[in-house]
Amino acid sequence: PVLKHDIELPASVPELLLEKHANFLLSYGTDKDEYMYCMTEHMRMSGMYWGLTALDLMGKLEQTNRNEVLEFIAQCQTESGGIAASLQHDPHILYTLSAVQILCIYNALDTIDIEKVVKYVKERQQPDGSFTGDIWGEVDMRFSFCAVATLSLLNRLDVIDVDKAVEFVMKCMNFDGGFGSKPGAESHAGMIYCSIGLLSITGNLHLVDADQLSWWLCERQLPSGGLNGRPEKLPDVCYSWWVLSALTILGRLHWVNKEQLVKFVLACQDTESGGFSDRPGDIADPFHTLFGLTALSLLNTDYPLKKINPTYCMPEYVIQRLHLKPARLD
Ligand SMILES: COc1ccc(S(=O)(=O)N2Cc3cc(C#N)ccc3N(Cc3cncn3C)C[C@H]2Cc2ccccc2)cc1
Ligand SMILES: [Zn+2]
Repeated sequence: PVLKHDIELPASVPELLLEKHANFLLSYGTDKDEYMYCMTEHMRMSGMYWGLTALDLMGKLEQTNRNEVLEFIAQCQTESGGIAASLQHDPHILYTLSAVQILCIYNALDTIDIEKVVKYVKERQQPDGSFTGDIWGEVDMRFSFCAVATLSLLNRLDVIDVDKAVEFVMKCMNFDGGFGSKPGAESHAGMIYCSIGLLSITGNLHLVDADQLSWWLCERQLPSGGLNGRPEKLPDVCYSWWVLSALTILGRLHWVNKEQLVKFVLACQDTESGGFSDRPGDIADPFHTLFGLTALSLLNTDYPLKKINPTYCMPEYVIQRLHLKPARLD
C-alpha cells in the first residue's frame, strides 16, 4: 500500500480568527472539574506558558489574572529551588524554564527565590557537560537547552560550565547535519531547535554547517505546505515552530515556501472552539495554538501579532527588556 505522508488542504482556509483564539485560551482549563483541567495537571506550568505567550502575541495579556498566576508559581517552587508543573508535584527543569519564562513576560522575577532556582539548575549539570531533567537522572539534550535558557534569562550563565555544555550538544550532531536527544539518536526538528537555541544563546553558531542543516530543515516542507519533524512523518503545526525558529536563527527562513505554509497554518484553526490543532480537523489545544501563532509571527504576515523571539520563544519586547541579544546568522 502507498503510505500517506501528507494531507489534502481544504480548498479555502479561514482568515485568522484572533478573538476566537484569545477566548479559547482565556477559558481553557478554567473549569476545575473539566476533563482537560485534570488531564493537563502534570504539565500545568508549561500549559500556562503556552497560553500566556500566545495571548501576549495577540495583545491580550492584560485580560489574564496576573496575581493568580504569580501566586501559583510562588507556590510551585520547592525546597530544592526547582519549580514543579503544579502544586504538590516534583520539580523539573522543563517547568522551571516555563515558570521563569512566564515571570519574565509579567516582569515579575522577584516572585520566586532566584538564587535557589540558579542552584537547582546548576546541580543538574553532569561531568560530561550534559544536564538531567530532575533528581532522577534522565539526560536529554532538551534539558541542556532548558538549563541554558533559564540561566541566561536570569543572567546567571556564569554558574555552569558553558564550554562543556556546548561540547555535549555537538556530540549529539548527526552526519545529516541534524541533532538528536543524545549522542547517536536520530535527528529530530525539536532537538535541532534545542541545539541551535543553545548555540545561539552561547554564541557558538559557527560550530554548525548552516547550509546542510537548513537544507535538512527545508526538506520538512510537504506539498500541503505543512512541515513535519522527520522524514516520512505527517505535517504538524508545532513543527512550524521547531523548523522556522531554527531557520530564522540560521538566517535562511526565506528557504521555505511562506505562502503555502501560511495556508497550512490557517487550515489548522478550529473555527468552532477557537485555537489551533496539529492538523486540520483535529482537536485544538494551547500548545498548537501558540505554535500556530508563532509561525505567523515569524513569517512576517500582516496579521496584528507581536514579534516572537526565535531563540527563547518569547515576545521580542520581553527579550529586549532583559537586554538579551541571542546570536543569529545573517
Ligand atoms: C497527545 O497528548 C499529549 C501528548 C504529549 C504531551 S507532552 O509530553 O506534555 N508534550 C507537549 C504537548 C502539549 C499539548 C497540549 N496542550 C499537546 C501535545 C503535546 N505534545 C504531543 C504532540 C505534539 N504534536 C504532536 N504530538 C503528539 C508534545 C509533548 C512533548 C513536548 C513537551 C514540551 C515541549 C515540546 C514538546 C501532552 C499531551
Ligand atoms: Zn504537534
